[in-house]
Amino acid sequence: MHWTPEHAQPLNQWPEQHLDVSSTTPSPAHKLELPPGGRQRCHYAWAHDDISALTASNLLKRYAEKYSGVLDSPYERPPLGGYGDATFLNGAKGDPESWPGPEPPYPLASLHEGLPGSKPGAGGGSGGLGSSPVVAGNLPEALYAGNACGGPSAPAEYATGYGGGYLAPGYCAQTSATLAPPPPAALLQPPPPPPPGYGPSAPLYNYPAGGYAAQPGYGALPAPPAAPPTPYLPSGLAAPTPLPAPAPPRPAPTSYGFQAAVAGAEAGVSLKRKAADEGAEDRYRKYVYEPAKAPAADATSYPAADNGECRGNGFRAKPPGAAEEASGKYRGGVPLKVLGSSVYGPQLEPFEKFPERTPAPTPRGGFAVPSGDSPKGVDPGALELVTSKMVDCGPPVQWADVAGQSALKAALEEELVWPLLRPPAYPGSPRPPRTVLLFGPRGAGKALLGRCLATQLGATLLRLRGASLAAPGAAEGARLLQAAFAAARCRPPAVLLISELDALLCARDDGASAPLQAPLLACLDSGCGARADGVLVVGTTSRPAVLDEATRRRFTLRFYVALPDSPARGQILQRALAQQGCALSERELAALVQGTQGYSGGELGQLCQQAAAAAGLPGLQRPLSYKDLEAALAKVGPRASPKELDSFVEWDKMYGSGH
Ligand SMILES: Nc1ncnc2c1ncn2[C@@H]1O[C@H](COP(=O)(O)OP(=O)(O)OP(=O)(O)O)[C@@H](O)[C@H]1O
Ligand SMILES: [Mg+2]
Repeated sequence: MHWTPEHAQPLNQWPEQHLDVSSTTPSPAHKLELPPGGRQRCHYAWAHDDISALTASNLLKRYAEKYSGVLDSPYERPPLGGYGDATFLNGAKGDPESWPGPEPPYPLASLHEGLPGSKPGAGGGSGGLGSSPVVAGNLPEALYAGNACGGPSAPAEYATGYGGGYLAPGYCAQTSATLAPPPPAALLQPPPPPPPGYGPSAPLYNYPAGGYAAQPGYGALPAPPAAPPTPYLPSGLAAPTPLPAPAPPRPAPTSYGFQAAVAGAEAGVSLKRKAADEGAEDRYRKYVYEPAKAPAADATSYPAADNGECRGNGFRAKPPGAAEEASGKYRGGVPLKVLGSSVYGPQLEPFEKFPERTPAPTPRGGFAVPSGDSPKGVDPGALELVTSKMVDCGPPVQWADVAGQSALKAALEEELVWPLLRPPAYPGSPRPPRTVLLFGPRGAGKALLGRCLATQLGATLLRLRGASLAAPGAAEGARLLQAAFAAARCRPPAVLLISELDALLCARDDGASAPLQAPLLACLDSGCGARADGVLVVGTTSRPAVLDEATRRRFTLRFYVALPDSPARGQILQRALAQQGCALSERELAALVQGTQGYSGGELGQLCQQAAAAAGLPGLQRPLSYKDLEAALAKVGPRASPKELDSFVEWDKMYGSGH
């Protein structure tokens, strides 16, 4: 049986007449009223189900007249505690004056609203004006749906009287037993203006439509904020709580597969700018560093191509069943804390599964595959040598395999990888960069980034060292250089990584011009010209000042690869030590990170190797200890001097592409 308006008693009778609620926990408001030792027995009309609609509407009319002055005063919701913590929801017993504790407090609706249109006496009222709108807004679904609550749904004219459009179809009266008492008159005020950000068009709730991104269990996510007050209808009834909009499909994780990259590039919005808006951390999360798995191939000499089937350098689609370890050298290991979770440790960069990038087939017209005809006029012997000695067969390197350098990684991706992967938007559209210079201290990770670029582009990686090209003399060096560019052109897409570029350019002691500068510039002009769409040249140097204007200009992009910061050093150390079977305590690791200020990634690796050697590992049966590392610190120090670091910064300011 439902409470309907006629059930309401004259207002002045309410507090003492009709509530038959047994409660042994009176709220403060009622402490004084309870008979000593007795159970609270008071009656409110709505708790019985014998009030007629007529009575209720009379009541409401009188109520409204009597309290209209009060109702117009601005609404001031008392502090939450003001309503005590008992709840009356869904018939739960409690202090009649209390306000539902567990539910977010709702603004009380004014009785003014809906009165002009209210139809007296319509039976089966849907909660009626006197009822606490809270209840109407809060009852579980079953009590809302049609006749599921067992009572007549609000008859049409009744509903119309209350602005029928407000009530959800099938919205029905609430059983009187479940109705909370009308709040004390003084509190019935027009609902407060919706909080900013809420409006007819704005989403009712302020938390992300798709809910919170799932975090892999690091630290408890902050619970979503309590839903803001359900809006009330002019009639004072709670608007049926609209179902939250279905979460939009969650965007697929960025895998830098070909299409994703194109979409990103197509957006035409500078992601860097977006990053600035979204907060750097979020933007760069995908570049997080991953645990070490196996040491990188030696970065200082050509890794001889294994003469068996070169499992590619990992930059082409891995053959089916290729060992997982081929993917990124920092796989496995103890996952690190997640950025943004409250437990994120200061010294460790966040760890997040970086979706494996399997090289996408090169699109026609993008990092395109020109006709594949073998280049004319190239010495076949040199071509054979380059192909066998210069093709890098190391494992692919993902962004997450490079510790730190988030801003640089983002710049490389946005200004180089995506434009190269995206087919030209229209004929004649500007060609993406084909040359990039990475400069910075020795061991800072320039070659590692070059390899990462090849992975991201799904390209064959050919590696040259300036010193190795210059050693056999200008003629031989020039021959090898031309063969390397030719090999790159006939194995597109290809990345030609020329380390120690300065060795090709360094003016000889006798003052003669650099022996290999001319062939290098010629190759850069032709080897990366329009005909060689499938070739990207990455030059690295730790002496950028040696590059003259002519050479500098050949590199469209020039980025400074700085030394790793503390979090990055912590990660590089942790992974290098993990390979030695050594796990330092957080305190020891932090002390080591502190003690290796100014070390490059390469030097950190050397430090760990030195410590292992000094400890007589791997023969020794004990794992590396902090003491071994402390001893090695005396032997392996940072090579880059502060002055040299300053010179990099200056050069970057003058000629760098910035990031
Ligand atoms: N940011 C980094 N994250 C992970 N490993 C790194 C990082 N920087 C350097 N290393 C490691 O240090 C070693 C040297 O790196 P790399 O060869 O890329 O340095 P480089 O700048 O090319 O040095 P050089 O100037 O001598 O050519 C590699 O084993 C590499 O894995
Ligand atoms: Mg290098």
